[in-house]
Amino acid sequence: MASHAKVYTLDEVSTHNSSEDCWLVIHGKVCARFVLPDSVDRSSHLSVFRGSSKVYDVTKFLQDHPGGDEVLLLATGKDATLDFEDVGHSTSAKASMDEYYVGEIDTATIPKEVLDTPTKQPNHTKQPNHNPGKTSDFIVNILRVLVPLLILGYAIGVRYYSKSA
Ligand code: HEM
Repeated sequence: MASHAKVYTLDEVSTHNSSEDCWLVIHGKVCARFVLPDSVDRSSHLSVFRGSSKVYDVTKFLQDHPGGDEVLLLATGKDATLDFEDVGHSTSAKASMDEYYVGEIDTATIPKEVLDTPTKQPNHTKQPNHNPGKTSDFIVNILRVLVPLLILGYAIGVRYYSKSA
C-alpha cells in the first residue's frame, strides 16, 4: 500500500486537528518498544521511525477509542509514535490501524522537537504525584497542635510539683 500512497507534509496533516477531522502520524508497524536511557541521544534512535511513519484519519474512531478522544486530539500535529507506544497498545489495536490509514508522512517535514516530545496526558490518565508541599503542611499543622499541648502539660506538671513540695 505504501508504494502508491499519498505523501503528506506535517503542515498538511496538522490542519486536521479537530474532533470533526482528526489525523495522526504514527509509525505503522511498530513491533518492538524502544526503552532508551536518558543518556542516549534519542534523535539518532528515533531515525528508526523516520521514513516510515504513516498518516491515519481517526475522525470516525474518536468516540470509540478506549483511551478517549482527548488523547488523540492532543497527539495531532506531531509524530505520535512515542505516545502510541508508551500506552502499550495491544496487537489487535495495532492491526486495527490499517482501517484508518490514509497515506505516508514526509518525515523530513517533522522537526526534531516535535518528533521527540511525548504529549502530556490529560489529568484523568495521570498517576497521582507525590506532593512534598502537602507533606510539610501536614507536619506544620501537627506541630501547631502538639507544641501548645506540651507547654500546657509542662505548666501543669510544674504547678503540681511546686504545690506538693
Ligand atoms: C490509530 C491510532 C490508534 C488506535 C487504532 C488505538 C486503539 C486503541 C485500542 C484498541 C485501545 C484498547 C486497548 C488496546 O487494545 O491496546 C486503546 C487504548 C488506549 N489508547 Fe489508543 N489507539 C490509537 C492511538 C492512540 C494514541 C495516539 C494515543 C496517545 C496517547 C492513545 C492512547 C490510548 C490510551 C491512553 C488508551 C487506554 C489504555 C488503558 O486504559 O489501558 N491511543 N487504543
